[in-house]
Formats: sequence, structure tokens, C-alpha cells
Amino acid sequence: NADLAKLIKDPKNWAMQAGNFENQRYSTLNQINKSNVKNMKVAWTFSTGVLRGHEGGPLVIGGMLFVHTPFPNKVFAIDLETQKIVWKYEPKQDPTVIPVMCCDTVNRGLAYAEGKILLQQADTVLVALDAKTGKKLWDVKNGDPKIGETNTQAPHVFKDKVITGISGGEFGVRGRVTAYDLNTGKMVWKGYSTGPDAEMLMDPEKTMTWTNGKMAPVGKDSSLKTWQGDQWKIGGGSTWGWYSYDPQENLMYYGTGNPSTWNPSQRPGDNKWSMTLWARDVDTGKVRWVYQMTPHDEWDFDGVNEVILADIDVKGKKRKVAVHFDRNGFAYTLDRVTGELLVAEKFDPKVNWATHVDMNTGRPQVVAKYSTRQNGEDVNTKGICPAALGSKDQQPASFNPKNGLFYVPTNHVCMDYEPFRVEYTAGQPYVGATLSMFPAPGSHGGMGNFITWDAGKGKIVQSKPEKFSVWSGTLVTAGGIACYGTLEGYLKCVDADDIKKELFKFKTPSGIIGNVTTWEFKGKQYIGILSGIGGWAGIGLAAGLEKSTDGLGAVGGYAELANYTELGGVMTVFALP
Ligand SMILES: O=C(O)c1cc(C(=O)O)c2c(n1)C(=O)C(=O)c1cc(C(=O)O)[nH]c1-2
Repeated sequence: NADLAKLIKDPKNWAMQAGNFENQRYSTLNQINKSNVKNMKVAWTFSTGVLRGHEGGPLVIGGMLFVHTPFPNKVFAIDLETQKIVWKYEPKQDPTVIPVMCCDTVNRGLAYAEGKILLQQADTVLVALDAKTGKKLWDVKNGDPKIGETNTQAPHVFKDKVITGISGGEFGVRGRVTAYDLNTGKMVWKGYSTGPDAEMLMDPEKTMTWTNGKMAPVGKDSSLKTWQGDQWKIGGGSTWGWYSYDPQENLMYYGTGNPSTWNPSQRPGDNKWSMTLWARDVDTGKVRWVYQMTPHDEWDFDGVNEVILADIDVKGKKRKVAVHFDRNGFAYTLDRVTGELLVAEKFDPKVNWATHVDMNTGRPQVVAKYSTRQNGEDVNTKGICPAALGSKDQQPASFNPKNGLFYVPTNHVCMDYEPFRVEYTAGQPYVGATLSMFPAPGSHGGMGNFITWDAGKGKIVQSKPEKFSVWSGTLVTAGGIACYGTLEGYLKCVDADDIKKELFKFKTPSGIIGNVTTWEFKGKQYIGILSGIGGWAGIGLAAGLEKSTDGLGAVGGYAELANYTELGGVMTVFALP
């Protein structure tokens, strides 16, 4: 989209959730930098009036700031000069969607292009609003909450299309990505994660995947062959993450989620193409390549985490890569043009479910002891690392083109996993496993780390321990700072070249699961963060749950959070005095 491309080029704006098409969350602004960030003060704050988990962040376009909330998905347009609310929009949604949202009523934010604000509501309605007035221009229904389909992710605008996904892997939905016309809301294409080739928009001869050390066509019925009967129809592979776009290749990149149900014994086979990285042509939806990270998932290592595009050195050669930090604890570096697998290494030293990824087959080498199953009797597999919420969940990483490093918010949590038999009923949970989570044993005692990663070598460069998982998206800037939020509620900024050096710390009103953003207005740089505890890690507080296995096992793991924070959505904006 030319309008969006132009806005992105000007670092005064923050026109996309990730700041740019490459998903880098990098800003060239440098007024706030490593020598003065310690002086940063709160410039202004804004309460959203909504209590549950606040993910994503604001957009800033030409002096206006647009911010969203979790359900009921309010949108505010705020004048940066006066901080006056210029307009607000509150959709009418049936609250019965709330119980079919697996991991809190979160929303990961808005998109903007050509004078339109795009909102993806929880009830799956995708809306285009006039950015000047907040008036609705069009809307379209993207799914059906009655069968467990909801939406939490931000829509993405690539070229003249609004591209969106679907949530509901815990309800047996059939995952897909759908492209709508930016001007009319009319559907242009839809590509499923599972099923017949034609419905996935795969060409058996032209869609490629990593096979025996090279790229080869996926072949006919590549998904159908890996499921029993028509299980693929309720097979998950949802698409609720952050997408990226390479304008030169005209490809969009994203990952698909877990296969449904969580009981692996009920769905023999590789369950393709759940748990997969995808490259699709933006105009046609056709798939150029796929790579399945966790065949036949047994742990809910949902593969939706963002794919970051960068040009970096891999084994002495400059390559156009796609980098992905998966829930399964491995970080993957692929050639984003061809789909070749270049690097697959653990970015969390505690990962024990697999020893390594076989670089020839591309398959993880599973450790039998940490395999989960339910064959006749229920088996509780203990001490699996990471837990289902992964070494990293949806909290997006950032990339610093100045030093070629990735800044990754991570989890340090393990689990016991006990699958049980579950029947599919439309609109009812189709989970099929009981989980309990706990801090990774033998680590620094905390549940997370903020790390820097060399994606060419597949190595951690530095690791900064945190008390809880870092569930916030990170920002890195040309000022030489990297910033992230913590579940207790601190916004922290560290030296981008030595992340153990904490330069700034401020306790915001609630735990942070939002993403740090930055912009400039009237010659001044600002840093903004949404706080508001929730998401999967904060589900105990957000939904008032107490039993340790509730919240799909997260309540026990994060019980201590209640000693540090309480609910409430607030945006805090910082600047130098
Ligand atoms: O399978 C799905 O469709 C689905 C959806 C979502 C979501 O939409 O928030 C999450 C998950 N799975 C999930 O596995 C997960 O760990 C998770 C964490 C969060 C969050 O916002 O903190 N959402 C989700």
C-alpha cells in the first residue's frame, strides 16, 4: 500500500502495529537515547475505561493517535496537541463471544491505510472506520462465534487488501487467512490451513517445502494425507498472530496454530499444515512455500508467533531471511524467498521436549519421555519445558538493523500435560488436556528473560532475567535503546548494545502485555505503552480464576502476579522533560 509505505518511511508516525511491513518494531528516532533515557518523564496518560488484558499498541498518524481496547473493542482517536478525544467508536457485540475466547478478551490493535482505521472485533466482524470522523464505512463478518470462531489479532493492510485471520484452536475451528478489499470490504481470497489443496490455495507442484535437505514440491493432498478421516475440518491451525510483508516478493508471512484437539492420541498423523510457517502471494493467496515446525503437536506449541523479515549474514553470506521464535523453544531462520531452512536452534536453554531439529528433514527430534499421549489410560507427562504458552508467546520481538540482533521477550515456564478424551461439539471447548504450569526449575528463579539473539548463528547473545515472563512486545531504536514491559507493570529501557544495563524503569498502573511504540510530535519524541494485565499469562487476574489448573493451566503458574498488580487499561506516554 503506497499510502502506508509513505507513512512508514516518516518515523514521526507509527502507522502499523509493528512499525513497518517487516515486523521489525524498530524506529530511527534518536532524540531519546541511551544517555538521556534515564531522564524520561510521564507526559500524559489515558485510561481506556476497560479492565481486561490490553495487548497491541496505539497507531500515530499525522498528529492523531488511535488506540483500541479489549472487548468491547472501543476505539479512541486522540489529538496529540490537546489530548482531546476527537471521536470514539464502540461496536455493539454479543457478550456470549467472551466464553469462546481462549486466552482473555484481548485485541492486538488497529490497522490504518488511506484514511481508514481497520478494527477486527472479537465477534469476528471486521470494520473500516473513517479516520477523520470515526464513521463506519463498511463491515464484514469474518467468522462465526457460535462455532468457536473469534478474533483477537490486528488486521494487516498489504497493498489494497485487509488481511485477517481467525482464533479458535481450542474450539476446533478450521484456521484460515482471508483477504478483503480495502475500499469495499469484499472478500478477495481465502486460504485455509488444512484440507484440500484448492482450499489452501496450494499448487501441489509449485508450493514448496523443505524435504531431505532441499526444497521440493509438497505434492498432492499434502494436508489431507496427514489427518484421519475428516478431522482436518475441525483441525485448528488458527492464524491469530502478526503478519509481515515483503513488497519485492509480494509475499506475506505468518504462522498457523495448534492442531485441535490438544489430545494428540485423538488425531494421528502430522496434522498438516498446523504449526507451520507460510509464504503467500498477497494478490492471489497462492502459497509459495510452507515449513511445518512441530508435526503432530503434543504440547500446544501453537506456531502463530510473528515472522520478522531482515537481511542478515548467515554463515558468511548476506541473505534475505524470515526469522521466527516459536512457542516450541526453537528459533528458525529461513530464506524468505525460497523457504530454505537455514538455522533452527533453541533460544531457551531449558527446552527439553526435543534435542534438536534435524536439518535434513527439518523435523524436531522428540525426547520420548516428554511425549504426551492418552492411549486407553490417561497419562500425565511431567516436567515438559517449555509449557504450552511456549518459550515465547504472541509478545513480538524486534530487530535492530544497526547491529543485526533480535530483541526477544521470553518465558521460562514448564508444565505437566495430561491429555483426556474429548468429543467435538460445535462452540464448546475442544481442549482435551489438563495442564499445570510452573517456573522452569533450575533457572534464575524467575519466569522470563529478555534476550538478544543472533539469527545467523542461532545463538543467544545476552540474557536479562525477569521475575515473570516478558509478555510485552519490544521496541528498539536508533537511539541505542531497547524497551519492553513486564507483567508487574514496569516499562523498562535498556542499552541496546548491552541489555543487562537497565537505563530506565517506571511502574505503570497495571501489568504490561502491550507493545512499546514511539513517535514524534512537534519536534519531540514520545514512547507509549498500554498497560492492563491479562492475556493468557494474566488470565487468573483478568477473569477472576483461582483453581491452579484453570485458565488452561496458567492460573497456578502465574499465581504470584496478584502480589504485584491489578486490572485496568491505561496508556502511559513518556518524553524527555
Ligand atoms: O488457538 C487459538 O486460536 C488461540 C488463540 C489465542 C488468541 O486469540 O488470543 C491464543 C492462543 N490460541 C494461544 O494458544 C495462546 O497461547 C494465547 C495467548 C494469548 C494472549 O493474548 O496472551 N492468546 C492466545
